[in-house]
Amino acid sequence: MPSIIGTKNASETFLQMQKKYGDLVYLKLGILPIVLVYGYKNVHQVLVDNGNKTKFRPRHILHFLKTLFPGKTGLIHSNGQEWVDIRRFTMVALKDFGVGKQSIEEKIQDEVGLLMELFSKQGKKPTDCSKMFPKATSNIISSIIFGSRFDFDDPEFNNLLGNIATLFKYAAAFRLENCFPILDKVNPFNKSKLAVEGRREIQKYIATRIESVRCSFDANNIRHFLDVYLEQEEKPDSKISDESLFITIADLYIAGTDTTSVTLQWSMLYMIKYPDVQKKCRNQILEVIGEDRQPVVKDKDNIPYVMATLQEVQRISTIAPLSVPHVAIEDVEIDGKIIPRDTIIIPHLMSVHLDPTVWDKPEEFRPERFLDKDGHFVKKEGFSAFSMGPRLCPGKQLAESELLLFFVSIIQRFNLTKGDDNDQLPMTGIQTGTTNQPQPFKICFIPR
Ligand code: HEM
Repeated sequence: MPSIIGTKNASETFLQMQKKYGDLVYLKLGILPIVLVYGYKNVHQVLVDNGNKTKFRPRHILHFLKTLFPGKTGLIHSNGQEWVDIRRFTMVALKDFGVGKQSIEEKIQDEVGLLMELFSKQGKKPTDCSKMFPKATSNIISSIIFGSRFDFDDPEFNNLLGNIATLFKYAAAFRLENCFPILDKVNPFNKSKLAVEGRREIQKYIATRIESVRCSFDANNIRHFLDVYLEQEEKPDSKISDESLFITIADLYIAGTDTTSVTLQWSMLYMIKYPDVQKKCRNQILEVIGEDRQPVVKDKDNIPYVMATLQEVQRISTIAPLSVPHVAIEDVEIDGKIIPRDTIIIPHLMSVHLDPTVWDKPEEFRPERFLDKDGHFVKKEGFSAFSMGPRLCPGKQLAESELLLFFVSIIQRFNLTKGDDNDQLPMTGIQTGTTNQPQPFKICFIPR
């Protein structure tokens, strides 16, 4: 048990357990009954075939969630009718504010342009891009939520990003304080507390922004998510509560920042580790889009090798390797074995991406696996970066547009090289919380 709780790479530790104990592993960590579900077939059976019994979050079981959300829970952690209503509402609102439309594409392009300027300014200097990508991805979700972006140097913005990073770093079901809640009282300075504080700070900030737009609110001109909140306040008998919507705003802000930026960091790491793949991507981009035209989402249909590379990066890095915990509200039968109700389910998405029954030589980085014999891009059923079933990530379309436009623009404009010829570039990640992050590395953005 200590090896799980103190681990720097939880998904890897859990993979070792799969090798030892098989594709369904039960654990009792302190007070928590947990089942780890591995491989495409099992994860699909649990999240899709039994989605009606497993689409729930363990908010009544996890100490961390009980502390954070004594009342309503927003979107990520809610259950039942609250979740159905807020999820439907959010999907519609995301569309209203441009997701899947040209307006959001233009906002992404603007952020891409500013990030390119920042990279250009670095010259040939080795750079740590982990602090740059979150600024750009966060600004896109900021446009949807606040209707405006932040300057990259804005201290308030950097504070907000620091809180999001802390939350992602320390929020995990298997943290000691969730397994033994008494420890939360004994040691008030524990890491879970930092995650809780990080989340509270983000919510505090959103509350101040709501107050700042209140005086310019006009029900006939809804400009952004904060206006949706204010509109909601005026409908006391609506199905969606103010509190739930308020927490959802924070959910979107948090979920929409680090996930996409960590994926972009991995894509950079793979491009400097595999310069031949980088070259093939660039050749296709220059052939189809050229040197000067700004890429658009529609280009995806004509750059199959680039699309295959992006999918392969997402498969092999699996930035949310243990997804977000689910819970069974009824007994679930998987291959003759029972997952008892009230068991926390951890779907091991990384194991789905390494499943040898689905992927040929899964440990290898090989974009070609997403191409057919004629070089066309093919979607693969086993691809699960955004999870599967009723809780499938609602930000998938937005994230995919961002990944495409950032990645293509960077490869179009810069040659990417290692910070130093001797850098080893380890490809194993660090996962102490939700995301699997690359180990720190330096990269040079050399203008072409
Ligand atoms: C590459 C980027 C992203 C990845 C890999 C990713 C992955 C995931 C995963 C694995 C889940 C858990 C699904 C489950 O419980 O089974 C999730 C949930 C979620 N994601 Fe994303 N995500 C990404 C980007 C985004 C963005 C940009 C947004 C914001 C618009 C977002 C918003 C959410 C929300 C709100 C949930 C909770 C949904 C629910 O509980 O119903 N994600 N995501």
